[in-house]
Amino acid sequence: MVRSPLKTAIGDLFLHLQSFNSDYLPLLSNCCLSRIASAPGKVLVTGGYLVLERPNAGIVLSTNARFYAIIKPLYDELKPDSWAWSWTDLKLTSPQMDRETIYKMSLKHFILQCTSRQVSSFQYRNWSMMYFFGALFVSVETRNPFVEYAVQYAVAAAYATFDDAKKDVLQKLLLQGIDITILGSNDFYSYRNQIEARGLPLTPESLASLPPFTSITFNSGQSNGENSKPEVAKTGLGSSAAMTTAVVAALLNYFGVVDLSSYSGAQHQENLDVVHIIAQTAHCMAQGKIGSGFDVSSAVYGSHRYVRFSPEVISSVQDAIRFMPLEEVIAEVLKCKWDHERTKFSLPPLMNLLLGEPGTGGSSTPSMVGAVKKWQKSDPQKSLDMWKKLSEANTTLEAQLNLLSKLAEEHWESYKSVIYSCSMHQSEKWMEQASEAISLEIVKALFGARDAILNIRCHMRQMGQAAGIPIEPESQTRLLDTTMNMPGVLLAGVPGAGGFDAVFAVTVGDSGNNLAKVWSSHNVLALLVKEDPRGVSIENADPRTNQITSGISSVRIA
Ligand SMILES: Nc1ncnc2c1ncn2[C@@H]1O[C@H](COP(=O)(O)OP(=O)(O)OP(=O)(O)O)[C@@H](O)[C@H]1O
Ligand SMILES: C[C@@](O)(CCOP(=O)(O)O)CC(=O)O
Repeated sequence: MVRSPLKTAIGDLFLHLQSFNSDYLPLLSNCCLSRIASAPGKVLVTGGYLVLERPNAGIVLSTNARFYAIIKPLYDELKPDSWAWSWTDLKLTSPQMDRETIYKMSLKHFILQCTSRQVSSFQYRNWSMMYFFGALFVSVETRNPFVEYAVQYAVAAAYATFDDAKKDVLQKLLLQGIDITILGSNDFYSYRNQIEARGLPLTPESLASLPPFTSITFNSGQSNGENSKPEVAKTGLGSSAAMTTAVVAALLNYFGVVDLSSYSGAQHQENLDVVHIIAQTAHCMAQGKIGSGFDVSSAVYGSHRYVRFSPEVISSVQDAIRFMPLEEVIAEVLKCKWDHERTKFSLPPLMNLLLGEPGTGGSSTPSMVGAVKKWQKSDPQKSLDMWKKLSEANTTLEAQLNLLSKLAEEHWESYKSVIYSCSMHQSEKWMEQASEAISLEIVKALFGARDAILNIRCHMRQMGQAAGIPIEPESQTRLLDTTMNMPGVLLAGVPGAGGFDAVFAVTVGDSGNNLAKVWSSHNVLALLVKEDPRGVSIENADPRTNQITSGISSVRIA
């Protein structure tokens, strides 16, 4: 019997499907799809500097400001001779920075070589070092080491975890090239200049009128030097950690190493841990230092109480990378004992996080950390005493906030009523709002939290003076004192390392709008950012189309 060509084709397909191992499904289905992941920015409320050393804890709140990484194949089809290639192409686009970089990536050692860059003419003026390398145009300042390490380590993680058959499929996927687009929510950056240039008032409404993913303002002058301003005018929400985490998560999903599309269960936690290990390792290598890691941790897991991982995990990678193939190093690091701690933490109910951007262009954290470490070495006894006091104040703030959450759970009606009364008054009038024993307990806990932040601020200022750096500069002290005297403001402080980044406030009830107006009259721009406990996640659509459609649906038809 002669089979028709159609029947033969269907039969072959059937046989192929029968022999098909379901393990390969994620990989193959990924061949046709793009993958989009997002990770949040953070605010370190307590634990700045101390969190660098175990067992000190830091309270980190993640935010609704997110970085997005969109990954897709660069070419629709595999070229017939591509099986023989040992390099593939990578394109990295950052629309907000007007940058596009093309790399060749070695499929053996995962080394990236930049082959071309395009940037806006504006940035040429900001570069201090440019040179020609053969036919390649290379600029030191416009490299993106965070994304480069994220790509190398995510690819190495896939090779390290896959068997030979999966490696073959991965190789084909890689040979289609990788196209990466990076987008950061407006809240990561300062748009003060654009708002002023448009003649708009310095209000959250003006910020909201900017299109999503607006172009970023570059700080003028030399960037990244000692005590200098960072390259871009940022608000301090941890752009590099959110960006690295989003790229790692999108790539690991794209390759089929993890599946982050289900949101619960032990498997999901394991997948998050893999993303954390790769993102944390890539972030440390890109920064050239081992920070505490709270920013990557919150980008992965969302809001929590954090205790750092033992730095030896990363220092062993730094040593091994010199003599071991990357794939083996990553296999080792995945097996290491990562001992970071994360405990559930969120703000008590009816409390809101607010950030105010004072317009000073942000601070460079690494140089501030360096100064504090130098001071610790030069005055070990005094610095130890100071850290002990700071640690106690941090613990008290955490305990008072946890107590408020407990009181809210157990006495909701009283809690709600106290919070709304306090939201309309300055703290000196809060005691008068308590009419019964339980309300008094709630108000006392509010004061406990206020006293703790005042202590934290005092010790942080003293530490800054001792180390010779502006942890809570005078201009920020004046702003924070004014803020804490406003009705309904529970806490205010400089997050993380402090300096000239945006300040934070925790307000109760609806008092946030009032605070935003007062900030505006002091030339401080209230950001639109809010606390959002969600960590890294997979997105179903390009955030640019998402935000446009949600913008359209929110326009009311009269
Ligand atoms: N939209 C973007 N696309 C590509 N790269 C970006 C984008 N936004 C920021 N970056 C890059 O991310 C890096 C941010 O790192 P930097 O060390 O300045 O900040 P950080 O320490 O993470 O900031 P933060 O103070 O927010 O915690 C810079 O190299 C910057 O060029
Ligand atoms: C000073 C430090 O403790 C916090 C830095 O925080 P931020 O990047 O300024 O939010 C450093 C670190 O934890 O890595």
